[in-house]
Amino acid sequence: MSVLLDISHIDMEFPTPKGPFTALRDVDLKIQQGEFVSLIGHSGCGKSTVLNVVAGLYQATRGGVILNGKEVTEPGPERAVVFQNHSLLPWLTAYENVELAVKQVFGKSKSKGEMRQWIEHNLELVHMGHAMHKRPGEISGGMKQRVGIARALAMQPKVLLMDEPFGALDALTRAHMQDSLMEIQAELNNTVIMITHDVDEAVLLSDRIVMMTNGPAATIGEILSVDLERPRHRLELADDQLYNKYRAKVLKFLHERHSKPDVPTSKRKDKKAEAARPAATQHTASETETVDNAA
Ligand SMILES: Nc1ncnc2c1ncn2[C@@H]1O[C@H](COP(=O)(O)OP(=O)(O)OP(=O)(O)O)[C@@H](O)[C@H]1O
Repeated sequence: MSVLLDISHIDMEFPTPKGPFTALRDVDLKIQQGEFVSLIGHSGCGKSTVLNVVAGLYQATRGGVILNGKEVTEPGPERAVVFQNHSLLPWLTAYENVELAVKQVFGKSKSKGEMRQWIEHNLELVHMGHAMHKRPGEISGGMKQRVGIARALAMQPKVLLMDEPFGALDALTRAHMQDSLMEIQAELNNTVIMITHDVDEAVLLSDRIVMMTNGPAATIGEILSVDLERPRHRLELADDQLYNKYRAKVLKFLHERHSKPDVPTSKRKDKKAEAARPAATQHTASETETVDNAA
């Protein structure tokens, strides 16, 4: 398979009153068509910055992003973003919110009837067909997030960028959304980059988990390939040895980074203290472990 998205050696410096702040250093990642990649790392390490550079909202200080052979210099409909807080226009119905994006992308190429069919199709894909004429204020948080995803999918983006899309949802709704996303991805073969704080979510959904070091000057610490067969079912995976091995690997990475933020594991002197610390895998208190409570 060929590389669809090339995040090539990016550095990101932000100007601040105290001088330039280096958020990212040499982030280098090649993503193939149809891959599902998660970005995970401690709060403030630079995950959203990576996503914003790919979205074209930020320009990297060094390096760049190439999508399908073309450099990304500004936002574009081929890179749709889904945020944690849905960002729907409150005075428009679910249908009209999706319509706005569809008109922007297909206004010249699809007829009115074709656009209507396409909008309905995408709302049905996320199981929102029954509530498409409701406004955001009349539907639940999970439903709003579904509309946000339908809007992004309806743009037929080459890459779907998701910044903690399910972060604000309760556990049950979140599980439903994860299952829907897996179904949709199986059907459409979307290329997805998703930021998450949730280790189980990362392992369940991803082909690769990109683990970022702590900032400043954050970079990619390790990449874990998740070779679990699809379709994946959360209940079956709970007892799967390989699944639990992947989960433990991510937790271990996060624990080690948290105990000694900016020192690479190989250079640490306090290996004894490290060994005496409770193993990351002993955290079994909650079914879903997040980065912040993993530490
Ligand atoms: N526009 C900006 N100006 C200055 N500093 C910034 C700017 N945007 C981000 N930063 C800094 O860059 C670093 C990375 O921020 P970023 O939001 O990418 O982290 P994150 O990993 O997505 O965090 P979280 O998981 O908490 O959302 C942080 O130290 C942040 O304060």
